[in-house]
Amino acid sequence: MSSLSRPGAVTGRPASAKTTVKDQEIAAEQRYVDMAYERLDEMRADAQAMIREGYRQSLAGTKGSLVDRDAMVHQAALRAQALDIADDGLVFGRLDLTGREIRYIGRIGVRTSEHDSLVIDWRAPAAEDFYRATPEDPRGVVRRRVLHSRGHAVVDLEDDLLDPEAADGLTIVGDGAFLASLARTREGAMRDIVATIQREQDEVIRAPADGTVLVRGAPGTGKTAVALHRVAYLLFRHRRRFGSRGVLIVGPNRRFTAYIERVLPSLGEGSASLRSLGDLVEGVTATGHDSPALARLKGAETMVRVLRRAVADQAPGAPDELRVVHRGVVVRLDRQRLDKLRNEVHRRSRGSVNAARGRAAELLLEALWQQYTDIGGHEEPAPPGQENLALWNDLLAADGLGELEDAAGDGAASNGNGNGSGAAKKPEGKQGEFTARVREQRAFTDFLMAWWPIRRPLDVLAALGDEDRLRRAAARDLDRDAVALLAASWADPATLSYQDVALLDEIDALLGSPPRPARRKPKAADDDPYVVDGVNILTGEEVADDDWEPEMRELTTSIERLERSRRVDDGVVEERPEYAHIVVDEAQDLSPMQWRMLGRRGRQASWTIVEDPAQSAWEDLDAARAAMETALGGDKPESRSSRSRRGKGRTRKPSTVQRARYEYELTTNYRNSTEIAAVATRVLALALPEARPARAVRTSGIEPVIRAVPGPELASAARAAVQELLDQVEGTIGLIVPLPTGPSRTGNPQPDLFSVDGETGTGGAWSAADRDRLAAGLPERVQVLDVLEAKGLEFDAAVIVAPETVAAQSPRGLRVLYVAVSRATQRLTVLTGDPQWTAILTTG
Ligand SMILES: Nc1ncnc2c1ncn2[C@@H]1O[C@H](COP(=O)(O)OP(=O)(O)OP(=O)(O)O)[C@@H](O)[C@H]1O
Repeated sequence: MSSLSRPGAVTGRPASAKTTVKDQEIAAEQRYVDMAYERLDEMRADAQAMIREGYRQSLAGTKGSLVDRDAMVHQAALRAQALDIADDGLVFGRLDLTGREIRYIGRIGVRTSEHDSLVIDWRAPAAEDFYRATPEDPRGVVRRRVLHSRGHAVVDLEDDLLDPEAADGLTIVGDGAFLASLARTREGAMRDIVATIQREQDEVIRAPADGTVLVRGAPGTGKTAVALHRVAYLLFRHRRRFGSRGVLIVGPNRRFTAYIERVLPSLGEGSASLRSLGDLVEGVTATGHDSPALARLKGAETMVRVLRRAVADQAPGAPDELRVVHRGVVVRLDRQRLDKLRNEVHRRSRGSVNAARGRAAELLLEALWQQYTDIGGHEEPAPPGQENLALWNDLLAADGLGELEDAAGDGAASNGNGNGSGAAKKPEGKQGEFTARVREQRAFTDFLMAWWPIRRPLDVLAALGDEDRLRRAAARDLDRDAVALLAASWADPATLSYQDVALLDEIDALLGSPPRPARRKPKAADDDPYVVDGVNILTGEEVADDDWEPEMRELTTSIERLERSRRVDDGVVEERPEYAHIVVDEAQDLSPMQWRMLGRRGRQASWTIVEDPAQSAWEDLDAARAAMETALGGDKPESRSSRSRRGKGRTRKPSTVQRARYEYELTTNYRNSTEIAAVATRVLALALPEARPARAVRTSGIEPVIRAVPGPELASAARAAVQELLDQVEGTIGLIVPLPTGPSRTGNPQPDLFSVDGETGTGGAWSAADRDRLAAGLPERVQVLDVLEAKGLEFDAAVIVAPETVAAQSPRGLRVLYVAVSRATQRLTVLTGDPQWTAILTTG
């Protein structure tokens, strides 16, 4: 720890006409900060030298030195990257402790060349007191000082005196810069809060890394900010565990992920994957919201049963008859027999549909042989058989079955009792000859590819756009209206909704991967009857005609490993990744199907779940909760809320049997002024009377504007309100409108959407085109968005259009409205066509 001489003044009064005590304090801190930056420059130079040295070593050229070089260059590059982020606001805090110890806190740790600490990384244990100390529990801190900087320059200071008894000549300066910083202009992207993290937030950030951390809090309490800082903390403290297996952060939509994407890089952490619920499945992007009724259907766990039946149904275009000729005898399998066989394959292969093509081939051949013997074809003289044992073994291995035994030890097949799985009957004698011949026939291989195609999730979903097919899959799980509504939404596969993505993932899990080629060297294409035009029709793999064996290839250097993980990120390697930690933001909106999708990505993960049930658009919270518990690994809640008690005992120790669960509640609203928070509280009282609002800490003196406007004039009133606000605030403005109504994706009117008759004067039937017209010509700092798109975002000013429509659009409309009215930091304008709503929002 450093021990600099301290400034001696004890008050904030001016020391002279020109130089205040604060100026002197700033100058003293600037000297320290300059010293830290000088050292940072040296560390940067060291990192660059290490990179150069790494490349120099590579000239030696041996494999060992190549790996050494690689590791060295990689480490040095990471270091250089981390040092770069500290260029802005390297030092932001100072603690003066009892015993005259001083600690400077910053974005990264900086040490002198003698390894003395100049700046402590904010995530290190020694920095914890900076965030946790309070006047009631000073933890040895006498004074906490926040340094506000612009680039390398310290521009302001703010002190908290935590232990007046021990102040002993320490200067205290500051004038509420923290509160002032909350009112700052928003620039459209979230910023880190590393200098001003509050105690209750810090407890979440540093919560244990195992199990599940569940964070609740009203709008603006910093849930998102805290979750992101927790990721930076976990990656810093448990780099090996979370850095290698990865951290996934899931947000509701792309606007939201774009809004928060700069926070982690500004904290020096670029390695976490940030995805919206529409981007979680490789190769698919969804940006559309379903109507509330449609979302309810698609999100319910009933869909698991429906999709299971859908993948077990005959593929579209599958032939109804198989016909082959053997030794002049025509052998047929009709539709009925084929349906039975298909069910049999599904029954035996337990759901992994794409991997079961080999088994399908096997059962077809068996059935054909049966048919052949039934019509007496087997009375023909037996040719030499059994020569295809190896080929069968490939086929079975591809399906995950054991190998056929070579009972005679000379390559001949056994009599069918030797297979460990007992699932496959082995062809022998005449049957062996029959199957070998039939399998080579083009009629058979063409049939197999069409009858058991390797299916893609999108194809399966699109096929459910056919009402008859969907009705078969739905059985009794969906009524007629539900089938019609769902089929209409899938008839045009060009547009996918957020809920569709979870369904695609479910289908993907049911389909499984196509079978991989056997681990041995692939057969030459010429020998393999399942190779058609260079493609193995069982596996879908191209058959290489050289000796290249993929399993021999190893990734030897970290550059190669990095390259591979990058390729996975780019979607080049299409595998469903699993993560070591998953952060779910706005978790109150997840449907059971979306929880299942996340669960598949975090089977071994620890979790941070961030939610506010009062903002939930999802109706059946109990079903969602049950699905969440399953996704998390069957945890039951373990500990109580931390809200009522400060300080010690905020979490209860988890039992050893269940996975740990830590629950927190954040209670201070840092976003809204008290005036705007009052309007939000009135809506909350209607939406969820038992919910407790958070405490807003900043009063602006600016009352929200609640204006009654006749329905037809809403659009022009909205534009006028935006023009007014453009003069009043410097930063972002959100123009928040009801969910779009009007034609659905299929071009038909959406029968399930609330639509207001313009003549009643309540207005608010907004089509996507209306919205575009509204946005035309507005400057970039104005965003026009619907209420669901506004989730998690914030603006300097917000205009809410037609709250009465928002409230009526779905059973959870009031909660959605609560989201909308809690987005603004400085100014709020609400335009309503319903006088009742003017009263509700003004006086409650
Ligand atoms: N300790 C803090 N210091 C400074 N700003 C803070 C602090 N905590 C939160 N904020 C700011 O308050 C605003 C709201 O934070 P955030 O978006 O994380 O809240 P939230 O609880 O996720 O809200 P919502 O439920 O509406 O999504 C952000 O601008 C954030 O930077």
